[in-house]
Parts: sequence; structure tokens; C-alpha cells
Amino acid sequence: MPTALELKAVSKRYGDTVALDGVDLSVAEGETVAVLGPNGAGKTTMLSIALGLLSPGSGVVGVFGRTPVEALQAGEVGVLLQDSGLLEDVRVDELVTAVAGMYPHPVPVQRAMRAAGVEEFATRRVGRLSSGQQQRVRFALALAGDPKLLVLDEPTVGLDVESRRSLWQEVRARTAAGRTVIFATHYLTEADDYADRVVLLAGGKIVASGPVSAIKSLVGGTEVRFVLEDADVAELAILPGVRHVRIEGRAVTLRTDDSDATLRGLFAMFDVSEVRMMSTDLEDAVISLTGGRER
Ligand SMILES: Nc1ncnc2c1ncn2[C@@H]1O[C@H](COP(=O)(O)OP(=O)(O)OP(=O)(O)O)[C@@H](O)[C@H]1O
Repeated sequence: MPTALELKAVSKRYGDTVALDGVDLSVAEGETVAVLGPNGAGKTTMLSIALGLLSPGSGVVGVFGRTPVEALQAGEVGVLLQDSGLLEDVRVDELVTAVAGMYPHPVPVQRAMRAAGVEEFATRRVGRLSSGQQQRVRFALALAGDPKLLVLDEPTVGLDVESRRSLWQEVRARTAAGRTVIFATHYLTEADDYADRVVLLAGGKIVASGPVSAIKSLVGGTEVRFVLEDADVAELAILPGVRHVRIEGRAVTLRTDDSDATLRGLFAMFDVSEVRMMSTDLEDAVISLTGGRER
């Protein structure tokens, strides 16, 4: 599979702050990659470097085999960045038309506006729109050049439920057509639902990368929750498969690598009630793998 985006040993410092620390990342054409990590992990820095908006302190970046700036100029990349400024005194349709006109092979303006859900306020001035409506305009601008690679930094911040749904619908339509998408998000369900692969950043380093299921399995297993009077950590910890025991009053949570064996042992040895099984969710995995810390 040809490579859409390639970062090799990319580092970036701001004074004493190491924002990115030797990042290697390869995104294949057609992939949808979610970048996750706590505040300050380096997500925006990484995406900005991938776009050529920021130069790396060291390392090499390639977008479809060119430099990021060349790829941007060739209209291969569409961008939605957090809080990027918008011209305020122009109408939405004028702005989308102007931006589309800068690309070599734009989509029809109406099509970009429809896809981003901005048609209903197309004739209003950008500065008069709500922040969620402005975010939709940013998405329309990202789509305007019909890019092969879409880079979206927290694209659904401030969007209502319906707008989120339609944004992801459009993203899905693009990836189904072989386009590449890389997005940063704090909404883990978005990564779970829409990404082929998750890249987990912490302290400027990639601490895990893989399909959501693989990331979950790094943390491991299943949780078994139940109610038990006078639960004892040591007695429960020796059940087969159990790797962690948490007791809060009568409520017990076991983390296990082998839920079948754990349940057999549990029912044989204890008088438990209200037994429930929960698979590890992405949030558990992210917190565990990144330390959940902000810097
Ligand atoms: N222009 C700047 N000057 C100085 N430090 C900066 C600058 N931009 C980012 N940083 C620092 O670099 C680190 C990485 O920031 P970055 O914005 O990439 O994180 P992030 O993962 O996108 O965070 P968030 O989830 O809050 O958006 C942080 O410690 C941040 O304070």
C-alpha cells in the first residue's frame, strides 16, 4: 500500500519543552488514523508538522512522497485545525468558493457545502455564525480541494450531535473511496467507531499504535464485576486468570486474562451475586498506556 504520510525520527522543542520526541509514523493510503493522548501530548504539534505549518527541529516528513508544503500546494491535503482563524466579513459561500478556487481540482462548491452541512447558512457572514457553525465552515474548507489526505485536529469540538454524525458520515464516504484521514480527538468513541488505527501519544512519544482492538488488548482482558460480602483481595487474586482485584465495599472488580476460568473458580468458591462482565474499553487502555497525565 503506498504511503500517504511518513514521519521519520521527528522531534520538536519549544525552549525546554520537548513537544515531539523521535516520532516515527507511517500512514498508508486509505487508512483512517486517530491520534489520541492527554493534553500537551504533542498531537497538534505532530499534525502541524505533517502539514508543513511547523518545521520539525529534526527528522524527515513526507506526504505522498513530497514535502508537506509541496503536497499542500498540489492540493493533495485538506486541513481542519483547532481554532484556525476564518475571514469574518465574507459570506460562507464566498469563502468556500474562494478557497476551492485555490485548488487544482476542487469539488463543486455546493457539494462541499452540503457535505459539511453549511448550506443552510451559506449566505450569512462568517463572523456572525456560532462557533459550531464556524467549525462546520472549517470542515467545508478542508473538503473544498477534494484532498487525498484529510488532516483534522479535534474536528467535532463544539459540534452538535447531528453535525458530528454528518461529519463522520462524510469522512467514512471519503475513506470508502480510498482517501486517507488522520484526526486528533479527545472523544474516544470517535476513535473506536471511525479509526482503522489508533496512535497514542504521551510526552511527545508514540507509546502505542495499532487497531483499537490491539490497543485494548495491550491493557488486557475483561473486567468481571460482582457483589460479595466480606471480600478479601488475597482470596480473589488466586482465582485463575486474575491479574488485578479492586474492592469497594461489597462491589468487587476483577481484571482477568481468562474470564471463563475466572468465572468457573468464582462460582465454585464464592457466593457472589449481580455478576457482570465488561470488556476493557479504550478509555481504560488510554489512561493506562499514557499514564493519563497532563504535562
Ligand atoms: N508555540 C508554542 N510555544 C511553546 N510551547 C508550545 C507551543 N505549542 C505547543 N507547545 C507545548 O508543546 C507541547 C505539546 O503541545 P501540543 O499542542 O502539540 O499538544 P496536544 O497533544 O495537541 O494538546 P491538546 O490535547 O491540549 O490539544 C505542550 O507541552 C505545549 O505546551
